[in-house]
Amino acid sequence: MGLLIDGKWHDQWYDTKANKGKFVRSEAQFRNWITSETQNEQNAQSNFPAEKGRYHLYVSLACPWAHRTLIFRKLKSLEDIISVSCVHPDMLSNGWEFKEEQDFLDKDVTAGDPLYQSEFAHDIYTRADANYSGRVTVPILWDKKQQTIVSNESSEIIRMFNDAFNHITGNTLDFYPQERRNDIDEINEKIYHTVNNGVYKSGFATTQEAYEEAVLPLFKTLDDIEVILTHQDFLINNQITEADWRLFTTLIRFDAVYHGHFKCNLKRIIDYPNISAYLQRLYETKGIKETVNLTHIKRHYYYSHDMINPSRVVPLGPTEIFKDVYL
Ligand SMILES: N[C@@H](CCC(=O)N[C@@H](CS)C(=O)NCC(=O)O)C(=O)O
Repeated sequence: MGLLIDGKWHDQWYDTKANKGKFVRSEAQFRNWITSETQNEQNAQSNFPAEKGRYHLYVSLACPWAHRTLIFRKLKSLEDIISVSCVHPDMLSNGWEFKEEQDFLDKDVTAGDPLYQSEFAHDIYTRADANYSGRVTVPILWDKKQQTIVSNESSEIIRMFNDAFNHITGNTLDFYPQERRNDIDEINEKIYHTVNNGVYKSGFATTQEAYEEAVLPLFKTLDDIEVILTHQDFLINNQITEADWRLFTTLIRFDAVYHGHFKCNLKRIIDYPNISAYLQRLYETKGIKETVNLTHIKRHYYYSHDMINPSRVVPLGPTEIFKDVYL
């Protein structure tokens, strides 16, 4: 685990000392936008027009942020439009690595870097910007034509996938409908801070206070969601939106990883009947199962974060729910 400073790799863990034991996530730095032909007419010419075969997505199958983009690639029929490949689940002193190791091959996603045969994800960042300073995170949306990173911010990549390629795929499913945007933005904001990032703030905290400051609001939000789901199937009425998919990638990792490894153990997801049924509903949506790889997920967290789990032993459980995922 480390970061680039002026294009040079440095192996170092997150600095929580500077923030009283709190984990503070840094902002993604590549924030370009792919636009469709119609959007281009409205907004002048885009440097990143939607085109078949032009873009490549680098993901980790373990990472909840990258998982969002894989889900949208499926839901929006982009499999033949945007190529994809994944890093190895172990994120060690060189950060994310491209390794095609037999134990970690996935039948749905190519391993490694098919474009440049790079060794490390940081090679992709320095290819885009030789003097890049910052964390080397996945997902990375790459433009093969201009040989640069379009975006390394998952919340924006899924918005592009939601509508920029509709004229090519004919898939007009809309997970961010105009009339629901305020409600979606509002619930996203709460879930991002307390749940999606809340599990990390809890797990990476290095003081008791910082941990409690994260874990209590996390379970307060889960309690609130349990209530919301007593009278509706999804977060926003009965309509499935991006807010559900953003929550899904945290929920599916929760009992297997966050409950133990990140000390988010006031309850498990299985203890919430409505959230469990909701998770199952989302998991069984067409195409979604294939995006979930519990082997990568468990291995990544328990093996990579040796500050938290120095023995690197990966627990075998849980086995109670989603037997086809966990076993
Ligand atoms: N804001 C980014 C966050 C992505 C992110 O933090 N990814 C993690 C993997 S789960 C990562 O690559 N971390 C490496 C690091 O922080 O050095 C997004 O949502 O795309």
